[in-house]
Amino acid sequence: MVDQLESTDRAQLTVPLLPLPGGVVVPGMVVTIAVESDEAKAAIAAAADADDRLVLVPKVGDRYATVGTLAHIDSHDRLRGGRKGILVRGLSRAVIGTGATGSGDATWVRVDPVLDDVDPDDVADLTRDYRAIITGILEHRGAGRTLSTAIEEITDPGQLADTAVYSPDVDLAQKVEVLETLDVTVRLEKVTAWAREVLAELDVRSKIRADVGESMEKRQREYILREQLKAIRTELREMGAGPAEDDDGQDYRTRVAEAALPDDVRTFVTKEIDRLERTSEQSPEQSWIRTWLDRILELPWGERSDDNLDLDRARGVLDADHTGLEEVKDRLIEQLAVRKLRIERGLDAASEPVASSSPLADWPADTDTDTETGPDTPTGTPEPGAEPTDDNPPVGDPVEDEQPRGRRGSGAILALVGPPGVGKTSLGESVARALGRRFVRVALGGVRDEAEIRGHRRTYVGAQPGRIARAMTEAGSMNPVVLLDEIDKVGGDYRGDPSAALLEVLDPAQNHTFRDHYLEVDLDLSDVLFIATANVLETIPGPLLDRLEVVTLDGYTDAEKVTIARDHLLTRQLTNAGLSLDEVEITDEVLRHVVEGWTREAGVRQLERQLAKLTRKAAVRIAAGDPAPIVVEDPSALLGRQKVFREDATDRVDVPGVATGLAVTGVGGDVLFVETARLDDDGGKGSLHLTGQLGDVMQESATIALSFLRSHAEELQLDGTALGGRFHVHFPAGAIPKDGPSAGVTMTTALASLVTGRKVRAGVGMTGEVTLQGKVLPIGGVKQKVLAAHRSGLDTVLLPKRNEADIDDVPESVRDAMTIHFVEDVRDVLSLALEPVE
Ligand SMILES: Nc1ncnc2c1ncn2[C@@H]1O[C@H](COP(=O)(O)OP(=O)(O)OP(=O)(O)O)[C@@H](O)[C@H]1O
Repeated sequence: MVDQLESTDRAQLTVPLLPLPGGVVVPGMVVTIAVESDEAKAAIAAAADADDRLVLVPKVGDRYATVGTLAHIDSHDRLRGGRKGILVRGLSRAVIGTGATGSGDATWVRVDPVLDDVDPDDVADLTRDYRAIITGILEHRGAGRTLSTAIEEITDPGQLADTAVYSPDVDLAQKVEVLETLDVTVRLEKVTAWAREVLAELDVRSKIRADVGESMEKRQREYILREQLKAIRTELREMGAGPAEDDDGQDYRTRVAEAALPDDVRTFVTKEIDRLERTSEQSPEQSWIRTWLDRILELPWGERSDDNLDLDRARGVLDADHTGLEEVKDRLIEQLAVRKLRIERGLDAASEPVASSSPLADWPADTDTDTETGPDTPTGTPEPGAEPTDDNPPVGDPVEDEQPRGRRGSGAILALVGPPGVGKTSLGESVARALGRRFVRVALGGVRDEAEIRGHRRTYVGAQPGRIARAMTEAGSMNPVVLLDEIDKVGGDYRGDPSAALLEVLDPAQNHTFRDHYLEVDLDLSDVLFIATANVLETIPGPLLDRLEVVTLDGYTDAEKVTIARDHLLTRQLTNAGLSLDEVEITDEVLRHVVEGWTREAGVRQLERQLAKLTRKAAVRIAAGDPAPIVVEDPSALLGRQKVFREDATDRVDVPGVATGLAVTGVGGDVLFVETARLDDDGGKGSLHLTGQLGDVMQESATIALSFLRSHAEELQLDGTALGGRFHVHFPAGAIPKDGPSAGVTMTTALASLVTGRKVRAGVGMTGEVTLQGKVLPIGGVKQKVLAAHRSGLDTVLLPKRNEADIDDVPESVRDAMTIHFVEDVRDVLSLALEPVE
């Protein structure tokens, strides 16, 4: 192998080897090397026998580089301190070959000199990049022009790459790599990559330095300016000239002067501005006070919209927005009429300026609830957080008080109660529109904390005003329509009772001085038109319910839904889908099919969603080139398979032991199937196993049902032995908690059906509470239940006799379509509901 090399490479030389432990010499480099070790001395002495040439081989760790630099000793020097040195010039790279023998003690090696071999044009891009990067680095380093000019002047690509060994960013191992990389292109690529990293890092560093520098500078400048400002102010004060205030404070003073604040609020706010100016800028209190001032000034003080009390117009707006709901609209119009009359007769002071102080001093205030708002305080605002004290006694007798309570006591608060999607929220919006007032909605669902309503005290971290005050800000006027949504879903816990705060909000005797804990000033809410909504009455806290005038919205019949869809929902959804009204054709009959086959609800929310889907699909078709109008004949083509099958109700009762009950759930009326089974004989005791998440009252009514049947077995001609077994009673939709006594008749019927083997007639739904004697007592939610029965395809309904009057609420079309029996005794239920003995 060695022989072969010798024969092919004539230029092979044998030269002494000088190890270089700390550096790399590249071709073209001229450098002085100190000669200290014996090895070096021997190598230099031996070089005389090789035309003053030797090979410099760098050493990294224990390893010698595989490539060295063939160098020529230009002169022998004496270095400082008398040491010997040589001045060498790098000639070329040399691949180190095998050891050889030679003169003196030196190590002789065979080397293959290698010259760079590249066409500069082939690496033009690389060289340009590398130059640019290096120039960038040198600029960052603040190196003088000379260095970059020197780099510019190197035209040979290999040499250019070799300059890397001069760089402080390249370590010894990398320098050796430069030397060992014989291929110029590869060498250039390597050094470019390294340099690029260095440049990127320098860029980031300098950006950070610049940013830091800037903010430091700004802070210093600010500090100096502030100090100067202080000095100027002091000087001015000493000269007796203004202004002495902080600019900030001045700014707030201007805003306060411009805002229509009630007098007491103004006094209080001014005090706070004084405090702001006294507070040191470093203190966190500054920002608290500022935030507080901003919140106060954001409130729409003195802003009110003029009521439009034209009743015909109002009715027109309500009618335009909502189909049907005549009774509810009548009630709303009545309220507006009362309001109008009171104003016309001067009983209300709607036209007087809104101020929370003076005019109220004449009225006795009612302080029977636990609030901090004492009687009106014409002399200014009580200290923040003042509790009611004995010096602050209630005036007048709250119970006997026959005086009008508030200034604008315009009657009770309307509460719209009904299942989801029947239009409660949108009615509220309509009322606002009819009156020409702003509208805001306050969602109360899940509010557990009094502070949510009334705000946190200012000392509390992250404190903010409560929802009522925020709603006023949002409304931008002091007389908006505020919809208190889901008032049945507020609950109290250890954090206080939100309903107590709501009581105060809704009480005309108190709400002209509603005090938010955060704001600490009185807010006059007496001009606000509050409307509450709820899904169910039962969970509205009692005292709150007392203040409400309940109007129920029980849901719609299928025919009503079709009209609503036609008049409102379809138009809206077509517009949403970017279609014009004539681009989709759908008959009432098909709409009805959608209602029946794809929705199951008391309201129209699912219906609206289905219509949205339908119009979207139609829009896709039109966009894809189908000719308009799209005629909808079979909704399943657009909505997918039918989801709701109403024959359900008749199928389910096809075996003895199952009866159909009517119930009111959170989503409106619904039918429930009571299933019963006899498990085993329990020795004549007659016991019950109940499933389906039944509440206490429901469990008791199951016991009553069984006891009634057992105690009247003989009279009812029931098999007494069969009744002595263990029964399982289940209410399907097992995951939904249910309670209430109104399933009494249904359970009695199901059990009677089971023990007699007589099936319950298909199409019969029932509701009513049962006593141990078998009396049927009245229940609630008649309209919702009858509508649900109708919706589910039942044709006969059994209701308690004492609910007879409620049936008037049910639309005539539904009444006509169904047979309704009123029953006083559960025996009548059994004879009407059970099929005859086979
Ligand atoms: N009688 C109606 N006429 C026209 N549109 C109606 C009618 N009833 C309901 N809608 C529409 O149905 C949608 C749902 O109504 P809304 O959101 O007001 O229901 P809600 O009773 O407030 O329900 P929730 O209790 O869930 O808040 C709204 O788009 C509303 O405009």
